[in-house]
Amino acid sequence: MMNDIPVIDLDLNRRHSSEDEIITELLTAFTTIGFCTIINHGISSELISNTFKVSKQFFDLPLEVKLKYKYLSPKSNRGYIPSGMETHDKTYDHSNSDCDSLSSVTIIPPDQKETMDIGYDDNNDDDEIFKNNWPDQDIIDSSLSNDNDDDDSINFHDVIDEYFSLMDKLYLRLMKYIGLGLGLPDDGDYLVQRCNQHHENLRLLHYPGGNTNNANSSNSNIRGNAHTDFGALTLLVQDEVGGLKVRRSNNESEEEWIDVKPVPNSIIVNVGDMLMRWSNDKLKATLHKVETPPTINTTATYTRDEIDSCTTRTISNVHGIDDNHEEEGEVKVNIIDVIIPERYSIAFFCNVNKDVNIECLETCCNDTDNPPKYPIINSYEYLTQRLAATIQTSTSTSTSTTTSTTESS
Ligand SMILES: O=C(O)CCC(=O)C(=O)O
Ligand SMILES: [Fe+2]
Repeated sequence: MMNDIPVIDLDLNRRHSSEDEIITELLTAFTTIGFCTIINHGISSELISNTFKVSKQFFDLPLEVKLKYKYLSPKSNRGYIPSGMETHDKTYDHSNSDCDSLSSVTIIPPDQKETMDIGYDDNNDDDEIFKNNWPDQDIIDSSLSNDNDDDDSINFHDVIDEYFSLMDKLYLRLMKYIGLGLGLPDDGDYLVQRCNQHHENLRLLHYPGGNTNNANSSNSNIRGNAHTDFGALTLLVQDEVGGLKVRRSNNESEEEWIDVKPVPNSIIVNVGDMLMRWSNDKLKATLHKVETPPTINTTATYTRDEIDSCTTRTISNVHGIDDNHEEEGEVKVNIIDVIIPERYSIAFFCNVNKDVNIECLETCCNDTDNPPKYPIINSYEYLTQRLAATIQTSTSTSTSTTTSTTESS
């Protein structure tokens, strides 16, 4: 349907078609809206459900425990980030390879989410920053309540390892399809050869719920500000709460935000800035954001005393006071139901090997009418610069969390 993110079935037997058809569907999605939802992708619903369970177990830990595993630096890109430490630079000019330029400053509130980033444990690399600080399973187990007996048997590290390795394979399968779709050398393996060193970043995300006072202190409905992703592809799994929106351009003047509705057992795939640069804008990295679900207006009758003592609800407008009721101490009020469900999602940010220079792919540019649009940049350098502009760590300046650059192009 025109208005929806395309759903692409990756199971060749089920759809009775050739790989060529899958490739065409993927390329059509990535060259237009930049997003698709894939189904029958080979990752079991049990593994996805277990990954959500360990994510919830982790985020349920007290803040001081989670901070033991805190994110240290964009260079390592691993660890826990509490709510309020990340501001997406939605107006950042990603065509500029010099990520330090702050042309003018816009204040945007930080995202209302906490995250846990996990990378590949490279045991051949002596540098400790490229290893995870895994949460202590005994601490997780001891914090589980007794009525969750089913969850006792799952182990954070084991589940995440399995999820990481299967998502990594899925990423390379998709890169093979994209390589074939773009007509790249080595029988489509050109991209796979440059993306196969596990430099992915698995991010568990939790958007806290509750009433408006504690769910979102800025009183806006934004949980995650508009942004494009930094890497090659993102493989995202969301729970059933919803709220993810993608910006679509109709034509030159009209733009709209469309919902990425939760589809059971599906994975959302979107193009990141690095692949957009690599393909000279042929594949699109599209702006997306996360909003809270709509609040519900209800009308109810409360006593004056109840209204005066009300702490968890926002009373927007006292109206239609019924004199008879008022005498009895009752008043009709318009209540905004402010209970916002918490939301979990799991993003698998797929990156390019660290030593690769992102230089326009040979089938995406030519000297005559489509010259390269971007300067060449090393993939790891590009990623760490984008992360540093987004995430506040103890070593970064406070401006980087509360400001964003204004688009200069
Ligand atoms: O939570 C979501 O659904 C989206 C998260 C996202 O876009 C991101 O972390 O880059
Ligand atoms: Fe994103």
